Amino acid sequence: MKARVFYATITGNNEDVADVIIDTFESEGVEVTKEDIQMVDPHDISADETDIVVVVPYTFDKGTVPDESLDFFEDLEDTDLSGIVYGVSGSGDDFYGKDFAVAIDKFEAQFEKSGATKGADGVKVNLSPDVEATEELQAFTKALIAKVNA
Ligand SMILES: Cc1cc2nc3c(=O)[nH]c(=O)nc-3n(C[C@H](O)[C@H](O)[C@H](O)COP(=O)(O)O)c2cc1C
Repeated sequence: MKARVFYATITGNNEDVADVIIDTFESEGVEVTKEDIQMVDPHDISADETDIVVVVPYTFDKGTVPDESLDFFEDLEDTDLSGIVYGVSGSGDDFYGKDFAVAIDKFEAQFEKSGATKGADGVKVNLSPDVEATEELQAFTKALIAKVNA
């Protein structure tokens, strides 16, 4: 099984989230790559080579997705990712109330347009993952694997 984790970060919290997910894939025996989302073109994702894709975005001003993920985000609309399981989890700041980590919701809606299969509900982490959030991220990752095996 092969997974690709695409992340965006400014201050490191979402790299911490990505690392929890990657560690979990590795401990479950899944081959995984960690990639800067800015460097990834969704059209290059092939269901022959990839079982799972995970996006880990921060949320910016008034609930927007990261600038460096915009090309990826927009390209999802005209990319066929059927046969691939996806998940989106990431860190925001609950200080922002209704806009807390909404980049996750926006990416999930965008992935639905690509025909990919949602493997688990996204985990919204407040700032850097604590023990509880780490456990939620581990469960999220295991659910993605279970979806592929289903
Ligand atoms: C100008 C600015 C606007 C932000 N807007 C939001 C927001 O609307 N919603 C949210 O959940 N977090 C918001 N944040 C908080 C970041 O998403 C949060 O600190 C996150 O953990 C940063 O991730 P990173 O360390 O990977 O860069 C904002 C932060 C800044 C500096």
